[in-house]
Amino acid sequence: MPPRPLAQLTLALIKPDLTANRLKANRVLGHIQQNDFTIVERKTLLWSKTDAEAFYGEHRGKFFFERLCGYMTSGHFHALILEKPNAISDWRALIGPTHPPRARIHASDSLRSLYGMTDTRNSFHGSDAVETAKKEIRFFFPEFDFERWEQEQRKGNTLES
Ligand SMILES: Nc1nc2c(ncn2[C@H]2C[C@H](O)[C@@H](COP(=O)(O)OP(=O)(O)OP(=O)(O)O)O2)c(=O)[nH]1
Ligand SMILES: Nc1ncnc2c1ncn2[C@@H]1O[C@H](COP(=O)(O)OP(=O)(O)O)[C@@H](O)[C@H]1O
Ligand SMILES: [Mg+2]
Repeated sequence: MPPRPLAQLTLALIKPDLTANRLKANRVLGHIQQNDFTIVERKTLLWSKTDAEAFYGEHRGKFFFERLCGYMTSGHFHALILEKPNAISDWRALIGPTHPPRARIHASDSLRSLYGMTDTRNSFHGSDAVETAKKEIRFFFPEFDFERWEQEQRKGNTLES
């Protein structure tokens, strides 16, 4: 029996506009399950301006930085750790391009096309690389035990093979 592909973790955000709409947020959880992601951890939180500026520090100075931080502190939002083989690229593919107007042209079935409103208020975030995912998971879930999770992955593989 070939070992199953190693699972990967990514950090997903359902941003405040969408979190505020319970019906749509539940529909998104359905998309997550239908696309074979496992929700390993989840929490709902409200950010301060300092939190938003720290998380999006890479964009400080860009013309949209203020409006991005304003958006991300405008209400509670869901943070989730999603698990699946290739979770990082699969989640980025599922949410689609950054800008919903562009997503509606190039990726009409993506989540930002379906639920995103404008360039800033695009309703979703997904880590863009392995190291970023680790950093972003630690940002929201400092207590998450990566070593234990990786051990379970390896154990799961040896048991099956
Ligand atoms: N490159 C560039 N694009 C800009 C600038 N200002 C606005 N944009 C782009 C990105 C914005 O999302 C889009 C619409 O700008 P608006 O100020 O109308 O923001 P709006 O409330 O429509 O959408 P938003 O949620 O802020 O993205 O135009 C700028 O100074 N430079
Ligand atoms: N040109 C833009 N105009 C308005 N908001 C933007 C723009 N580019 C990015 N943003 C906002 O900043 C967030 C982070 O940008 P970026 O990291 O480039 O995209 P992504 O979230 O797809 O990784 C985006 O999700 C969006 O909310
Ligand atoms: Mg990004």
